[in-house]
Amino acid sequence: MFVVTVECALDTSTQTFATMTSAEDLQTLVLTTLDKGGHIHDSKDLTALDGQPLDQLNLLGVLNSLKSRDMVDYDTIDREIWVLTDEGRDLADTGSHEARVFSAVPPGDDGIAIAELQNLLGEAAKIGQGKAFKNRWINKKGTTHLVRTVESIVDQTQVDLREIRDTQTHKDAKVLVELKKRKLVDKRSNFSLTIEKQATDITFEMLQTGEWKTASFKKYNFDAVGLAPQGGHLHPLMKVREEFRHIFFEMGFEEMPTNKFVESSFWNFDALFQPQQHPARDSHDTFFLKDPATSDRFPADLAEKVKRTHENGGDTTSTGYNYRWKREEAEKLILRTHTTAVSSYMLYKLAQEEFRPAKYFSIDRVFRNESVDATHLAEFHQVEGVIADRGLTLGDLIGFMDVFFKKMGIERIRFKPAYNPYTEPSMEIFSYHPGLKQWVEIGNSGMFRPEMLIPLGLPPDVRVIAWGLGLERPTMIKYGISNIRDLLGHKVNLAMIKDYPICRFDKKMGRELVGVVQDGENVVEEAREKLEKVTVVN
Ligand SMILES: N[C@@H](Cc1ccccc1)C(=O)O
Repeated sequence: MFVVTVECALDTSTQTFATMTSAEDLQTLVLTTLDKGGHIHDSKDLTALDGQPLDQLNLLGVLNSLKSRDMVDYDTIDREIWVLTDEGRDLADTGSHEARVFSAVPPGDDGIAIAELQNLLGEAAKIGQGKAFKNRWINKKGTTHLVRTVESIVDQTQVDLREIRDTQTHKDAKVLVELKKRKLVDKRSNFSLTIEKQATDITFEMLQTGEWKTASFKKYNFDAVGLAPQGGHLHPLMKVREEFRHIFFEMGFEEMPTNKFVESSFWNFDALFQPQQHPARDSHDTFFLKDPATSDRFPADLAEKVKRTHENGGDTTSTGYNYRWKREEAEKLILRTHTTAVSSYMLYKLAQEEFRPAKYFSIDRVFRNESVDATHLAEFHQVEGVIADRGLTLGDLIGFMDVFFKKMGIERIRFKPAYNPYTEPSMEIFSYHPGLKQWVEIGNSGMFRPEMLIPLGLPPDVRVIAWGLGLERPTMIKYGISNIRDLLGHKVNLAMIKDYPICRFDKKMGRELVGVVQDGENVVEEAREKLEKVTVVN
């Protein structure tokens, strides 16, 4: 236990000489001094770096703040002290009025004229005379003159004042009363502080030295609200992913395993009835692996069916693409260009058993060999949904899209016919952006072609509707991020994740700031009350 005693006089007039040290510096000073284990019995020993005494009131403020954080504790001991007034200080230095009067009276019988004494000493003459008479130091000669009655004197008043100046008290209480009457001293309230550092843990050293026996420990504060841990903030992209995941789970979807980024061209393209000469399979669009460059880990019987379908339509009514399908091309390993690579694999798995309706989704990373700019990166995330059942129609797809996007807060969507090698019909999905005052493309969808589903082994009357959209665009709109590189890639910083504004989709897909998460404190609540229907992720 380290103890330091600080004396603080509540006399601001004596504070003027003290240097103003910042509260922070004072705090450091107090704590480091306590840490060193040295004892400081007097605040005069606790000096600022420049060697100046500290402002005692400042010090008291700092001690209070440290105490409120349970870092130190202190007791105040009230005490009375006596201090000299300005006049008292003057007399302590130069002697009392009566002594000055005595000195002014010359030895011998002639003495000094009272009028002259008055001229010499001014104010002091009058007060001093009375005292000097009382002390029997002088006497009157006639009515006009003063003479000495003793040869020498002891200036007891000066002695007393000096004692009070140095010790802040006097052994004779009567002297104090008397000098106070003369307005030479004044009584002050004073207190001294005993500060001790509060230990929070028993340390090895404390056990070794036995200090634990006497140490003062910080009390448990069971009411304290814990500091929110800094870790565990979701990246904005992952927050929106969570929102999508919940929508899917709510609608009865199963999550597809999307944990591998590398796929064979087979699952990414061939199984999706994408011809081997398709431009998307070019190295300008797709990242091909060097080592290992190929994989033959796809079912041989399926590969045979896919080959026949590409070449001549196989078991379907299609004529196929009329080219020679090459297994080597299908074996090429790539970074998957879309999560539909996983959907084709999952539909193959589904077809292995007796058919049951299925709803699958995935949200994960895909890669395309694109030139990078403010809105494009070589990697991004896709949200993908797949529903397989008998009797599904394009109407189901449109109706489902409507419900799905409404759950995200997107009210108005439109479709435009499109082309995908693996869907027919295909539709691009547009949403009206009131800020941009235009329809923006938000996704792509369609009904998987029989040329894809029949080789996978699904019954001919099973229809599969599917759609995909990027995760980045809704996230950027929601969080007001204009450069995709702030969101993805290697520039992501933790501060951004921690303090990122929480926005919501407003009804028309506009962005609305709802709050900011700071230091684990959730300021969304307030805003949440104001907005009736808010989709907030935090
Ligand atoms: N795979 C498509 C999205 C999509 C998924 C499913 C069906 C139709 C389209 C894309 O990458 O854009």
